[in-house]
Amino acid sequence: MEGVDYLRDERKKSEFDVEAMKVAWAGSREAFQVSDRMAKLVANDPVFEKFSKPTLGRKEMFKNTLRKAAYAWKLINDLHLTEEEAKWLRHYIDEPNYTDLQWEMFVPALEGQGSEEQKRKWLPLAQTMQIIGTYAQTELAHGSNVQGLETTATFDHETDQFVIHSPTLTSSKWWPGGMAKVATHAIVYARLIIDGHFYGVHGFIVQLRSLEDHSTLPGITVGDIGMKFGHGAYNTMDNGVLRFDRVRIPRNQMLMRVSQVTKEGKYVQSDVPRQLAYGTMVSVRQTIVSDASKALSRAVCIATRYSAIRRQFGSHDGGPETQVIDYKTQQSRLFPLLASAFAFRFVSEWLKSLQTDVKQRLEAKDFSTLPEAHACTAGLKSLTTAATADGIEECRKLCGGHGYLISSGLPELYAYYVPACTYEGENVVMMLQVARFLVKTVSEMSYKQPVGTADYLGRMAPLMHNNCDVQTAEDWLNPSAIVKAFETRAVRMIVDCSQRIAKFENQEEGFAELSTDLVEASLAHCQLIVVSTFIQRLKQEIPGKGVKQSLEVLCYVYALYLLHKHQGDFLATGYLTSKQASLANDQLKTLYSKVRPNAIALVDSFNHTDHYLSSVLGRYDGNVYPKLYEAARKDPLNDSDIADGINQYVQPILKQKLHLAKL
Ligand SMILES: CCCCCCCCCC/C=C\CCCCCCC/C=C/C(=O)SCCNC(=O)CCNC(=O)[C@H](O)C(C)(C)COP(=O)(O)OP(=O)(O)OC[C@H]1O[C@@H](n2cnc3c(N)ncnc32)[C@H](O)[C@@H]1OP(=O)(O)O
Ligand SMILES: Cc1cc2nc3c(=O)[nH]c(=O)nc-3n(C[C@H](O)[C@H](O)[C@H](O)COP(=O)(O)OP(=O)(O)OC[C@H]3O[C@@H](n4cnc5c(N)ncnc54)[C@H](O)[C@@H]3O)c2cc1C
Repeated sequence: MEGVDYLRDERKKSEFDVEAMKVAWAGSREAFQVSDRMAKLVANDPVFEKFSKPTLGRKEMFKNTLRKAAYAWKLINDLHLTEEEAKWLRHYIDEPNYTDLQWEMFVPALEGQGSEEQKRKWLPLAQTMQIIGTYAQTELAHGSNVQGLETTATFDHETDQFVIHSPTLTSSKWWPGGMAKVATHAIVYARLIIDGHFYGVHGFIVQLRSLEDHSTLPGITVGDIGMKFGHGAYNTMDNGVLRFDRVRIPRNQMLMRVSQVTKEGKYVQSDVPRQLAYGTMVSVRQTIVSDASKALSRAVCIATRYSAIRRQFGSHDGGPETQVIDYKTQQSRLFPLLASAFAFRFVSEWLKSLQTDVKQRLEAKDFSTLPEAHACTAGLKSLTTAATADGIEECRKLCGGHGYLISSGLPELYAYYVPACTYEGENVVMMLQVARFLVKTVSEMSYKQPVGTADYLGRMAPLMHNNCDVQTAEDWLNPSAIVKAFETRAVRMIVDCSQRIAKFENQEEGFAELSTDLVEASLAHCQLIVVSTFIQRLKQEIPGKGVKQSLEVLCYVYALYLLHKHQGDFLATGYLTSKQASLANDQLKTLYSKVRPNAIALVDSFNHTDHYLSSVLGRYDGNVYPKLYEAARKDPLNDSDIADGINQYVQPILKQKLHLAKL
């Protein structure tokens, strides 16, 4: 039997309707159709071919990406694609490039932080790509601490302009995507100075390059920051360095929704919180959570298919060896990641709806849910990116030696993905933001009832004193038992930290001293959100034979896997006995055996094309070995029998007639 037959057999074992699961994964039939159509459009167009990328040099790779982006823009216009379709098209092209910044950051920054007048002027230009923008916030010496940025924007009364300046080397903008070579404009974050007074960091629209010949404008020095981790991964993007030498922009190019500077040089703070200036980061963090489920599902799809094809040991009487997916150790590493991909998918959908709700409230000048939205996006961004980065690397290991080949698709995926733990808010820094929110919520509880994702803190009294009543492994197959366990763990960890901080005379000192515990408490809170969201999703109608049942299994796998992994927390907070923790682990093993027959069908439900996976190991048809061989033969080193350099550097060594004694 060949890999092709193995996967065919695996697909026959499925206990649920795969087509219906595809819809459940996508969110709706319409969402599935749009994504499916765009995936096929990209996969079937030779312009979007990706297999030559690993052999290209940086310049060729960059140019090739520009070519694809230009062609994609033509398709978007020629085919009159909707915004949603265009988003999926860019996603399936699968190469980071300047358009990510244009659509995910530049346009949202204009939308979220521009005044109505500014939006009327700049949005049409950006939306039709007459200008190309980036988001220039981070500096050489300042990233996480936005208030610490050094770039200055000084108001000049006489000319009614701002003077944008980089006073030091360390104030150079450093990292913004698309900035080195493509962007014509940037939203530049700088410290506003009026008459010698500092008014905090604000965003300014600054033109970097001529719209005539693309040359840099006077006073602007811009370039690429150099190659990044991994070959192809992020090196298709021109992350840049940018310095300003007293560049002048009109006053009306400061983003003026949150605060304004008048012609007279008066600083006016609107009635909206200053944190709205951070709104672009909040909206991108939500996109990043959604991207996590895509990247993890991709790695899991590759590792699961390959695990069903790969056989090692266990052959009896010359029969086939055991499929590695049947090893319990393989299952215990792989299936939690499969479950996590679904969990992240559902929590990203939920986060999107939370974001929509917050946006509507902001329009109505209701800012009450902003802190919670910030904590949720920051925390979930941190949780999902960390788990996804680790998960991709685990999938590489699950594929043994072949996982290390570029043709497995996993090394490039990892290299592309891992900076998500850093950009848009470094993960630990983000978890500390969650901790601030939680500690504040606890401290305000005497006069303010916690709501939303923090509402369980309002049930602190029972949660502090309850004990788990699970007695058998089956008792763990109960959503309320699971939620109660996660709520209790989170509440107890948060309250413990809060009480210890309260003992410090200086609360900030206490917060800093307890920061490692606070990060763990925040993680517990965020895991509770993911688990509860999964459970809530299962309360909705999910059509299709066996679909809901399969998702229920995955939901329990996700929750009990976390419980097992963090059992130290659950035991230390005194909610569980070691016997109950052990019962959870027993149940987890039983659940793995329920996932096993459905594993291939579950990864098929992601509906990933072979083009998107770009993995010989993850091919839909399972024809792994012949294609691995074929991919290897295509390596440029195999172009000739005698490689360049052999005659020059190896032959002379082989031909020298040295005696051993002379060595
Ligand atoms: C195989 C190859 C495959 C290739 C595939 C390619 C496919 C490509 C597809 C791509 C798809 C998706 C990806 C999306 C695009 C991603 C592009 C990524 C580009 C990256 C861009 C960036 O990184 S931009 C820079 C980001 N920078 C940051 O995030 C900085 C982080 N720092 C901060 O946010 C703040 O400094 C921090 C919050 C840490 C502190 O702020 P500060 O003002 O000092 O505030 P505090 O004093 O701590 O707090 C004051 C109060 O404000 C509250 N608060 C803080 N932030 C917010 C907020 N955002 N909203 C609301 N409230 C906020 C805080 O809680 C305090 O509240 P309190 O009540 O007073 O306690
Ligand atoms: C691929 C990529 C693309 C990017 N694109 C852009 C872009 O388009 N535009 C843009 O403006 N920026 C961009 N960035 C920059 C990115 O936003 C920053 O790197 C990120 O915000 C982290 O900041 P930093 O590099 O200053 O890390 P640092 O904050 O210096 O982190 C270093 C270490 O210090 C720790 N640390 C920092 N502060 C604290 C604290 N208060 N408490 C405890 N520990 C702390 C962190 O946990 C980390 O371990 C990009 C970065 C990458 C890697």
